[in-house]
Amino acid sequence: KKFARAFREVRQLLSPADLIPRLEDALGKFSRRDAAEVLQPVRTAVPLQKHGGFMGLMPTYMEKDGVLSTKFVCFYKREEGSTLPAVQATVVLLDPEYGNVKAVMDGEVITAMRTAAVSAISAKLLMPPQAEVLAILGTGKQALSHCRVFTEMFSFKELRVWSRTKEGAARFIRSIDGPVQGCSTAEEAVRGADVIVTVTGSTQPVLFGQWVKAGAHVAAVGACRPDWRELDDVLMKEAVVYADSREGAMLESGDVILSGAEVFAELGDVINGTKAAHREKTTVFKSLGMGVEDAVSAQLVFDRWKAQAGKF
Ligand SMILES: NC(=O)C1=CN([C@@H]2O[C@H](COP(=O)(O)OP(=O)(O)OC[C@H]3O[C@@H](n4cnc5c(N)ncnc54)[C@H](O)[C@@H]3O)[C@@H](O)[C@H]2O)C=CC1
Ligand SMILES: O=C(O)C1=NCCCC1
Repeated sequence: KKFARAFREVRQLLSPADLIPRLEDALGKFSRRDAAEVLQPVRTAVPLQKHGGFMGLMPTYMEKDGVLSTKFVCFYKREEGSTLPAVQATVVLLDPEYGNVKAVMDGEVITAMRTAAVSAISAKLLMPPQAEVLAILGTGKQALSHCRVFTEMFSFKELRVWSRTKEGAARFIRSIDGPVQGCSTAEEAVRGADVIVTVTGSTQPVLFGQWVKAGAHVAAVGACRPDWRELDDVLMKEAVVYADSREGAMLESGDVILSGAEVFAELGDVINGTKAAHREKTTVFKSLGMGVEDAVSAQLVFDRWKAQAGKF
């Protein structure tokens, strides 16, 4: 009950429209590598061998903004048919001057919304002009949040979705408002698509370069371990690759490490105007998730919560 209430409370206080400008600002600050703006080491991942998962610790300090936070996130490789969540998270906000805890909040909504919002930022910067077709591979929590944020931010003419199971696709289609085409193969979903979002728990490629239209934009959100893949070598080598964090991608992304692809730029570099947005080319945004995204999201929730109830 307590967790359900925490989940609802965060969901009521957070919206993509308010979050996106804060995330753009945070991504830009992160890429400037100014220690007074953002201190955010690459996530520490502790293997939970017996349970097929990892606990990630994601501390962040934004000195100028007075924000100190950490997220604890456990993520698992779940077998097909498992009803257990793949990701569970909690965000802690602290007072940087005294070190006391200011708030402990549910991290599920924050993780779902900020990840989708950052993918939407990547699409805004990198997708081809007049993009009409969006394809989503995977039908879990991130698929739903990506669908909601992308349809709120853009006007695609066609939305396609693929799941490895019929039940997954049917559940997804039931959960969203508006038309969506369920596809029986990943290839059918992505052929001709202008924007492709991969949000699966797969550890092997589910998206192959030979299916991807030249000039399309791919937001690759799953495969967050060095030996996990969602994209094949052909796509990784043909595309211009962007990441949230260059260091993160070099340490955590199997798609980057095992393909040998070069990370051309961070999203923050494009936001800062120091690297080009190659909209005319096929682009991949490799998302791994960053503490600074959680920090600004949690601060927004906290500010709203205080203001709403006239607290303190
Ligand atoms: N980049 C980031 O910031 C974040 C990344 N993630 C990652 O995104 C992915 C999705 O997360 P959630 O939606 O929370 O998980 P979820 O468990 O709710 O959904 C996972 C989806 O992937 C599908 N799937 C699992 N194994 C598959 C396989 N072998 N082939 C094809 N499809 C498969 C499932 O059927 C389901 O549709 C995970 O890999 C997770 O680690 C999650 C949160 C943040
Ligand atoms: O940033 C996050 O939060 C996550 N990233 C990759 C794996 C699951 C959670």
